[in-house]
Amino acid sequence: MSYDLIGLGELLWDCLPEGRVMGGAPGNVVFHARQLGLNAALATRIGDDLPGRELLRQVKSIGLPTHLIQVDAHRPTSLVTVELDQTGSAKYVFTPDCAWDGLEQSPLWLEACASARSICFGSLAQRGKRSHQTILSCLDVSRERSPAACRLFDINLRAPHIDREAIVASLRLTSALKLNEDEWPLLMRMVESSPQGFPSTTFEKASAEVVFEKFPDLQWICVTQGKAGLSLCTRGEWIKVAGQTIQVVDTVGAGDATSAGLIYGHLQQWPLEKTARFANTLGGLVSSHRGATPRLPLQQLAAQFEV
Ligand SMILES: Nc1ncnc2c1ncn2[C@@H]1O[C@H](COP(=O)(O)OP(=O)(O)O)[C@@H](O)[C@H]1O
Ligand SMILES: O=C(O)C[C@@H](O)[C@H](O)C(=O)COP(=O)(O)O
Repeated sequence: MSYDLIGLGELLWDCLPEGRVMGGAPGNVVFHARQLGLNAALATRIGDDLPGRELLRQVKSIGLPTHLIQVDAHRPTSLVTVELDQTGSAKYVFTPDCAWDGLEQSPLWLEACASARSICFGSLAQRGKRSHQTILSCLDVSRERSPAACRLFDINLRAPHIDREAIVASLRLTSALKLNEDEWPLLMRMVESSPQGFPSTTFEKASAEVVFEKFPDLQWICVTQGKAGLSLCTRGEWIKVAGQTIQVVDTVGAGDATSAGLIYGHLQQWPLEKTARFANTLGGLVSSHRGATPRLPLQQLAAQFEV
């Protein structure tokens, strides 16, 4: 079975002031991909505990397969404290050594990644060596066996869980990069050896070109800009989409919804401009709902973009 998308990394509970909601960046992307009708699966690890079993129930209820979800006998399921400011922007507090820190390379995972049309992954789950190595092996096999697959690195720099070496190693296996405007200058500092190397710290053609140059596999970069929308570029094309006017509930998972839109447009072979508008719409839509995984009629939305 060949998947449209494999999400590789964390699945967790976002503990919001009003209660907990399923989250975890790759889990969120896969959740929305499923709502879009894609054949998606999540390769993650939960604990052998009640929160883990509840996550499994949620995953099944949306129609996602569970056979790539590992169960850790010792580490607990991840519970993340989400602090929201007045604008609905989130800060996350992660506990150490949870189930997704123990992602284990398995023949099932390698097989799924080898044939998938796309893979999304981030940096948080790579905070520990074991999960980092597993993610790299999955990306390696994808690059070797499905060179044209989209390997989307949705960076998500969550201080202090940032490992420069892991990020640079991942970028070498990445074909699509997505991050927000605050992360872009941090990333540039990480990949550039000399401080004068980059022409600017804002996301613009000149700085994008330097990153393209350093990472030959990279085909496109998306930088999200919150209420200002997003920019999406390839080596030859540059698209800027303005943000929508929405009533923000919280921005938890806004970036992940954007990633799901980018992957969907890419797999549908939509023009870059249409993909950018669609991704921007998904980001805004999720920001106007509570948590990262609201149930939304995304196939209908996608159909509206088809006409
Ligand atoms: N306040 C907002 N108003 C309208 N759209 C928003 C708002 N916040 C986020 N979005 C949408 O969600 C996308 C991702 O949000 P952003 O905050 O940039 O990413 P992240 O959640 O990864 O930090 C934006 O590009 C935009 O499309
Ligand atoms: O996995 C994470 O990085 C944090 C999660 O707790 C959260 O669900 C999340 O992914 C939020 O992502 P974003 O708002 O789209 O950046």
